[in-house]
Amino acid sequence: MNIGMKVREIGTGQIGVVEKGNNSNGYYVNFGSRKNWKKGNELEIIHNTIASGASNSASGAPARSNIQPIQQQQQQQAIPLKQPPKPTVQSEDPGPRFGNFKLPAKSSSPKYSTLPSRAFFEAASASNDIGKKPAMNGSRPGIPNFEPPTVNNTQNDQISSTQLKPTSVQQPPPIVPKRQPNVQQQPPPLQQTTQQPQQPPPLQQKQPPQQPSIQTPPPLVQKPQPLQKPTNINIPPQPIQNNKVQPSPRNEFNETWNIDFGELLFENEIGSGKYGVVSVGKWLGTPVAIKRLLENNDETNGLVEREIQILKEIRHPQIVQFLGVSRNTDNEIHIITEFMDGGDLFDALIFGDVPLSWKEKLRIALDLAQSCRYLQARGILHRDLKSQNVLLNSSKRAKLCDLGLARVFDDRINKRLTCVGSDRWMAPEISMGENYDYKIDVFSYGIVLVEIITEKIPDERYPQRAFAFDAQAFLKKVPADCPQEFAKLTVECTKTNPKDRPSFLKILEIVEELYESLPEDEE
Ligand SMILES: Nc1ncnc2c1ncn2[C@@H]1O[C@H](COP(=O)(O)OP(=O)(O)OP(=O)(O)O)[C@@H](O)[C@H]1O
Repeated sequence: MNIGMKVREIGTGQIGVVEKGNNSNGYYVNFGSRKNWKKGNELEIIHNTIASGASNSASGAPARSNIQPIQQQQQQQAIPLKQPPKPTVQSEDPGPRFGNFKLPAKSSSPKYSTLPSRAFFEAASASNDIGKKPAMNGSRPGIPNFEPPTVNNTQNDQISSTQLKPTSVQQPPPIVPKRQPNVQQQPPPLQQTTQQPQQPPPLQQKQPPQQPSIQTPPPLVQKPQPLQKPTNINIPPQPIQNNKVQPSPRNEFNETWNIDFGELLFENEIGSGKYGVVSVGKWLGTPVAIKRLLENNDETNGLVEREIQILKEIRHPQIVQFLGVSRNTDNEIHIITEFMDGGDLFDALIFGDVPLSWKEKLRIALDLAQSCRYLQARGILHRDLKSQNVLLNSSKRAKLCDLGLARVFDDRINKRLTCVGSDRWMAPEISMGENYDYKIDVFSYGIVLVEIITEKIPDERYPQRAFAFDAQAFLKKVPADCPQEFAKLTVECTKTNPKDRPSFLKILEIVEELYESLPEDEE
């Protein structure tokens, strides 16, 4: 990389400036000390340049002289209000927006920070209860019409730092399937209806140890299943030794959702997140995405099992279809889902070769609103809505993914880090340790709209401002040709008070009308 080459800044992160530029070899991306890599893309990474201030990039590129050491940046973050606003650098790059990506050596680093920043936790812990996990051992919200508990959030967007202490917390709504089983209506247990002595006992619902006080979704066996056959023909005969049935790893998950590892063919790794590494592969010849979980222990087994109870309930054209679970001989858990061949929205917006048109952007916003509306109707909170969790197909249609998996693991993170989701997309009420409901997903949806409109990584928000979204700063970045209503909706969705945010039903109406009002793109 030559010094003095043309560089375009595309956003700022907790750890530094995100930029892209090009030299004679093509384009590169700098995510500070983080890596970005994608299947099929040739992405050259320059990492740690910010931290070291020296030439330590993968390509031997010298660090840019104006890159600040990370320590200095962190100090600046502690007093963000005194920082001059970063100038928005308009694109000077008329050519392809991103060229030759090169898949770097294997890495399990996520491409972008998804955990709350250190600044947040320092501020949170310094402020008594701020950031404290809300009590979660209460009753569930009414399921048919998902009415979350009252949100005790009286803050407005101008809240001062002296108002940071959260109000008393009611229980947050857990993610639950829409229908509550009526235990009294349950059919009798399997062994009571069968007289076959060699029938193995019914699968035991594995309880994860030390579950947080969030109520878990009802186990499968509690669901009303009046039409179920008295015998479970899916359960293969188990070898009996010493008068005990030997447990098979396959039986830890519902049999229907198990996929024989031998039926899977792995091709390339295409990405990684906090919890696993994703590969594209084939299941019996059909392209699928296979996520190998990084952890495999009793706790994760129980959490995955529980999660599957939710995933298998979900059927929506705009939600990536969960296909099943598999284990290899090392007992590693693999989650198999439908494969989306267009990559994720984050990459399409930040590194896409061809800019998305407003019509395409609104179609994506509409797809996402539809999936969110569905989840809301089912009483399910996604809690980790962000552009990385929106996958595209080759026709630029979007599907929501990572549904619930993050929630399962975030239950564990809850105990440790006191909040869930990804900080830049996270609703203020979660950051503040307050009660929350599905409007947290509306907020995160709004931040995805920010990404769609500005094609930049959303700004970090700060405890000094009660994690409020800076609408004025956003509006300055809105391109002139953006439909006005689209930007307005974004501001509405990102209001600090959840009650001021529209419902997904309303959002759906607005986005649909906007989408319909735009002319079709020319070929
Ligand atoms: N079904 C899929 N089809 C195509 N690509 C996928 C699929 N699932 C995941 N990916 C790719 O793999 C990447 C990593 O996915 P993963 O779910 O592990 O992490 P993440 O959502 O980016 O972050 P995190 O899970 O840490 O919040 C995604 O960003 C996406 O590019």
